[in-house]
Amino acid sequence: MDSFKINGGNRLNGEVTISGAKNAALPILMAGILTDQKVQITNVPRLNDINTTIKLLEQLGAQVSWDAENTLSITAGSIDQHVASYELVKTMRASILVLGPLLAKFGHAEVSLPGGCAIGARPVDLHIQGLKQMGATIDVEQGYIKAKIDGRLQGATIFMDTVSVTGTENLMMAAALAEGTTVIENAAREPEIVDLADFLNAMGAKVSGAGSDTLTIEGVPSLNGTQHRVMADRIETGTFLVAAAVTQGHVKCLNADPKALDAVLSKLQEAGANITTGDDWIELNMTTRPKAVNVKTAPHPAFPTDMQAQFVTLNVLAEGSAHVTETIFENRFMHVPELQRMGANIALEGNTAITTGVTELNGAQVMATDLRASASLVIAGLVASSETQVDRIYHIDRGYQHIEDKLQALGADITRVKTS
Ligand SMILES: CC(=O)N[C@H]1[C@@H](OP(=O)(O)OP(=O)(O)OC[C@H]2O[C@@H](n3ccc(=O)[nH]c3=O)[C@H](O)[C@@H]2O)O[C@H](CO)[C@@H](O)[C@@H]1O
Ligand SMILES: C=C(OP(=O)(O)O)C(=O)O
Repeated sequence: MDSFKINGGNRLNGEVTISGAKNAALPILMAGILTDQKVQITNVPRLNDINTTIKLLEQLGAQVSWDAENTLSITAGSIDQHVASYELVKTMRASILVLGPLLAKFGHAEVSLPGGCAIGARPVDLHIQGLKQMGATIDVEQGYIKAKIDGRLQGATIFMDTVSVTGTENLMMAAALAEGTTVIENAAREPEIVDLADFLNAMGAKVSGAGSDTLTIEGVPSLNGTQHRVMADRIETGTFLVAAAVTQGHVKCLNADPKALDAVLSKLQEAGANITTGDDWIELNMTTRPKAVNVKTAPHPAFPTDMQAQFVTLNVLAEGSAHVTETIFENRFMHVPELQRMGANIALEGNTAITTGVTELNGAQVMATDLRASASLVIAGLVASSETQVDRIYHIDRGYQHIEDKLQALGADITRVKTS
């Protein structure tokens, strides 16, 4: 298991190119299952989660190849298996995204229940419920969701009790090939939903309303191959901007999308950052110690839960006290005890972390527990007074392409230590 060694104290300075979004690429690759023809996806980030997705698609029988560093082609016409095994699903919860496409295309899917993870229980009942409303028969047996339908899924009006990103995506993909019209109410509005809808429409689907809370999908009998460029990763962008802010640095994120980051940019400005944007770049310049900012996570367009841990790190180093409230996942504060070991002053009260800024963190050996918690520890290491070792960085490799190379290029002293 690899670790990062970080010697803190360097101001980040320069330009960083943002990769394609993990959370857009994953559903888009799974949507490739919906057509027999070749789809070619560009701006695919090189991540462990993408490798897991490729493995899953190949196990199903699809042909997958890298045409260039970030360009992936999928031909799913050869799929002859319909099972996503526990072995793969346990390493990547987003494997659940094969359920809708497999069922819609082949009338049959078996997907291991993902179970909980470090950040919460994360049930998938809304995925199952929605597909049942579209006529599927679904049983959960021996840890597997076993779904089938005779003929095509049927369009339905589905109200989602809770806003779910992958739930909305699974149902949208299934509805694309259903007979009749599906309406998804209380749908997720995340930019990744819009990217998936754009991809589906390029394949010949009829999806409207993406980005609003009501999606309408007129089912079509078949979809065609196409090309698509994955949107920029807004969470990677936000992570680099926070890293720049806490090191009082000056960083320009290229290939970034400011429109997808309104809530995060406004909190960074409130913290004292000077931010300028163009169509596809965001520049942050921080000349003072950040001011602490209150944050409350909620579905898009509110503040994203995937940026919560990074803002806890910003606040523990900022001037003043702040409340960070997590409303999406019940256990997403695993970074708090690790940051406390580095000298952070944080009190946890229910789903709120109350921070009182300190002027310095001390390096320590800390453990990454999930993807964004890992990012928050790396950021803390960038400013700590002595060496920080972040263990279990396989979590960070799920979601950040070459993060240490990108940070080094900005002036950080960070190295990967390979351990067996
Ligand atoms: C691959 C991907 O895109 N992952 C993102 C996706 O995860 P994911 O799609 O898994 O998260 P959801 O939006 O589904 O979860 C939101 C909330 O709904 C609950 N819920 C969800 C489904 C369900 O059937 N029943 C239910 O109760 C969850 O437990 C959670 O409390 O959105 C999250 C919330 O923005 C992000 O943190 C993840 O990075
Ligand atoms: C929670 C995340 O991802 P996943 O849903 O894949 O676990 C994330 O990207 O922060």
